[in-house]
Amino acid sequence: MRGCADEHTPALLFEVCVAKKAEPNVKDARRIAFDVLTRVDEGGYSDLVLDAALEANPGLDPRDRALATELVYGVLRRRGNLDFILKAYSRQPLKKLQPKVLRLLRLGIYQLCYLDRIPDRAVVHSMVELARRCGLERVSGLVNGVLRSYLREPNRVVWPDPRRDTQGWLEHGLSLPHWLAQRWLVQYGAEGAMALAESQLSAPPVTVRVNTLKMTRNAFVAQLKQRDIAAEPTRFAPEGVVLPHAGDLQRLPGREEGWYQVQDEASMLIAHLLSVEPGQRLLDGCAAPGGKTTHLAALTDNRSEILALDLHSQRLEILQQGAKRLGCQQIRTLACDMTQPCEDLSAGGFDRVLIDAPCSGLGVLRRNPESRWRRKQTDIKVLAKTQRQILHQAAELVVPGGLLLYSLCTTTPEESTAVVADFLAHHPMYVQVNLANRVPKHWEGLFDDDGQLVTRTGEHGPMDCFFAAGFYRQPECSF
Ligand SMILES: C[S@@+](CC[C@H](N)C(=O)[O-])C[C@H]1O[C@@H](n2cnc3c(N)ncnc32)[C@H](O)[C@@H]1O
Repeated sequence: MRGCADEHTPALLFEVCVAKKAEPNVKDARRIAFDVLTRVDEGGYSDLVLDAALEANPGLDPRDRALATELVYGVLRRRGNLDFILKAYSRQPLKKLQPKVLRLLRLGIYQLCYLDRIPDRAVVHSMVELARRCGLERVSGLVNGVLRSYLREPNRVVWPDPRRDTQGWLEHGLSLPHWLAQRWLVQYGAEGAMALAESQLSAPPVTVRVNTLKMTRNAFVAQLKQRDIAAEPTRFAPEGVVLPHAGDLQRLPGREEGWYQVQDEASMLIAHLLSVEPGQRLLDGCAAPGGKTTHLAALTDNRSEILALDLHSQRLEILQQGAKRLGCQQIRTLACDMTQPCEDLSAGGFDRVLIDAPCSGLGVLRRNPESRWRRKQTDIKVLAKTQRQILHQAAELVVPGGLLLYSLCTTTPEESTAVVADFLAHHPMYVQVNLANRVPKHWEGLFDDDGQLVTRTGEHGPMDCFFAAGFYRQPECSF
């Protein structure tokens, strides 16, 4: 499941399909990682490109698949940190190196610094070989030299002191881009920023939502037990299950039967905040790929009509496939731009409207590791404007007495609290709802003083960083 920051554009989906066909050879893990990183540097999305590459190499040993995955995500997440190390060993400034040479060096230094299963000499040897196989024979000496010089003198790097130079540590130690390190430092203070940055460096746990249209969480966990698959219930979401061993996802029973949907726990909380009931008319305004739409169908036991809108029709196709697999029966999809009035929607017709808006995705950097380098500070203002426009359109679609829920997977005040304030200022028929009052008591710690959901990875367990605010449309006065 991808967070909201990166949408799969049609061009990219096409590119990935072409990539699948163009890779008939079985390759080793490092070569696959190198090729995937190349495509990501060209604009691809790591999860899509990696999936396509692994699919094109079905004969790959499971350990090699795991290594390729670790290399791709690890190098992308720690790029700032790896470059800081490499700077201490490369005679040439990194900016002057050819991108593919730098890619090789990042792959090599990542293995030496972060993977202890592979002997150092094997790493150096395999990277020199890889340079040759990638047609980079002439730089194999450079790769060999830099990696060996690290092995000879691993303590040459002078790290910023986290207490005296927290900004430097966030950038070079914890691999944040300069602007984001600055931002989180101001927003959360030194300790908070470091904790959040660290939480975004490791792989997220694999969490699935049990599809209650098909079975209960207990029944699903019992099925897993029979297969010796370890599983733990999520702390807050009543239908969530965490798999402590990520590799177990491949072994889960019932995928085609629609027993479960891979979904982060914070994302599962969103549908619950709408307090839906069977028979209500529901609108999901930014719905694809459909994690929350299908959850709403389950919460209403397929007894509510749900209209799922999205700007991208290709993404709605993914939603439809998911809905079919999960046995969701009353979902209708419609491609539409929610920043504009949509003629096909009857104004004021929905009891519940969810706007899970496109956002900067800074709360899910660990899932979309390339976005920490791709996302720009200037995007935030543009996204906030889109969010305000979408909410403005959504305001017209809620019945008096109905609820509008706005959610995001990011951390910026511009996209969260500032958009909420702007919405309330321009829509006097709405009042903000204290969402904490609508959920079980033990969820209390997930809300701020205004009753907005604010989850933080680490602080609230392993879930993603989400924000949600609710607005109640007051009944119209008849005088
Ligand atoms: C955060 S994602 C939604 C995730 C989805 N709710 C889920 O749980 O699977 C945001 C979605 O908004 C869509 N989107 C972006 N701009 C939009 C617009 N102007 N109108 C409608 N949808 C839009 C994107 O295509 C993307 O699918």
